[in-house]
Amino acid sequence: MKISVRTTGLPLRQVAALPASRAVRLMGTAAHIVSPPPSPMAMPPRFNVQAAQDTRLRVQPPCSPPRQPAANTQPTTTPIPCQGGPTMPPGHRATTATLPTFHIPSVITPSPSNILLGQSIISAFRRDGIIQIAQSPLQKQLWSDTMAASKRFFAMSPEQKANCVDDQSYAGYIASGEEVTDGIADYSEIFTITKDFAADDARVKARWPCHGPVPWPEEGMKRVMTRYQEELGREGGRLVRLVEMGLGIEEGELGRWIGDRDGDNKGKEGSGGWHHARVLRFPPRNKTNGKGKEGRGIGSHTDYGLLVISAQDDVGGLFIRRPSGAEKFANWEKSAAGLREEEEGWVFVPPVRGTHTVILGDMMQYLTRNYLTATPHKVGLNTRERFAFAYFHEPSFQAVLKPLEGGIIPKPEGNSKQDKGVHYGTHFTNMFIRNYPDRITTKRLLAEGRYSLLERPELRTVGAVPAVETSV
Ligand SMILES: O=C(O)CCC(=O)C(=O)O
Ligand SMILES: [Fe+2]
Repeated sequence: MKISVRTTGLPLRQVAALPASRAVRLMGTAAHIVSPPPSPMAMPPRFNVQAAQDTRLRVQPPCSPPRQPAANTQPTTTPIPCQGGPTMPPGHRATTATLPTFHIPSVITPSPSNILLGQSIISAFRRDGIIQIAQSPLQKQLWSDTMAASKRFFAMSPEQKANCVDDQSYAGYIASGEEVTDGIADYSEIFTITKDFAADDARVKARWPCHGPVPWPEEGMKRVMTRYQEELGREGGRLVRLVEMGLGIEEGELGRWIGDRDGDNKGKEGSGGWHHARVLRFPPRNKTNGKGKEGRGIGSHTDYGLLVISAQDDVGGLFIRRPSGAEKFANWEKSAAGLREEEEGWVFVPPVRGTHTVILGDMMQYLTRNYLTATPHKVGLNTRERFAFAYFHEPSFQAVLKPLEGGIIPKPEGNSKQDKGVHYGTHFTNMFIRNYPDRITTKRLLAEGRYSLLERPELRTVGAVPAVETSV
């Protein structure tokens, strides 16, 4: 099979696509031109919301030896595992990424080497749309424990899994074929963890959209996944700080939208990012329930918040698109779901043990006026079942975001005072209504008129908590 790859400044090239072990691996493209700032808008509730180089081509052997350990600011190249190694899902056309691995210090001080590291991460995001970071020993353990818990959960009977649903939060089980991306059912089977509110929490009693408990199937899964999520919250906090340094903006300028500066949720009651996570299982491509599209695990989409930290087993299925000035989208205004799903230009992200990958969400794009762009991605079904984990590092549900100022953030075009900002809770709620039109949570949210609460001042003030039960 042949595919076309355009590299900046070079003519269209024809390269061999499969198998992955022989594929031409593409690394690096020139930074793209900054596109004009989008104007934000709050979407009304709808069931079918359709709102949303370097120039080298490097051929690498399948298992390249690791480079010598590099200085802190320089990512290292990690070998792709050979034994039972990953393959690109059949039927997909893409190049294969070889991502360098960044090593994130456990404490981020504004030292010259950390500033360089931040700048290097920003360049990598602008070039590749994704970075790979080394897992700490604790993270390796938590990933492995989470995978074990995930496999236990997905092996439960359909009835047991179907019981793990909450009608106020979107936490819990999502059956294969239940999630919808761009109007087509995804084959992913998922357990989502949103913030775990007690039923008598004031925000739940006040019927705030998406606020409710997590319907855990068992204590063991709750313990390990909560720990993993908290640990990635700290990693997210470190990455946010490095992004601030790389962008040359003041400490806390980005972090303040999250409500905590160091990512450990020490903020006052009600503050803290709307961080959430999910474990996913993808069936083998020949063992689906027929509700979706052949070979498609999750359709092309962007995620919603700031950063997504993910890990995958060694099967392979994730594809991303690099930033491109020619591909304009702003998912908080008009749906980016399904974006270029069947077109050329996808990059396969092979699993690399001992690493997380990090991609960017919609709000990072909005806050940076498109200097950084949300990373379009999709998942293909492979010949084996595949397990993955994604942690979403988010702004506060109550934050009304406004683009960042200073550093290398592009200046606004026109009158930025007219920019009403993006309320994260509204964007999140819109996305979940769109993805889960038939879920009990969506039906209850709309039936009870909860959506209109998103306009209330207390839902638009980071850290505010309802004093008394709100009637809707
Ligand atoms: O399976 C993966 O690697 C990515 C899943 C994903 O895109 C998501 O959970 O939003
Ligand atoms: Fe995603």
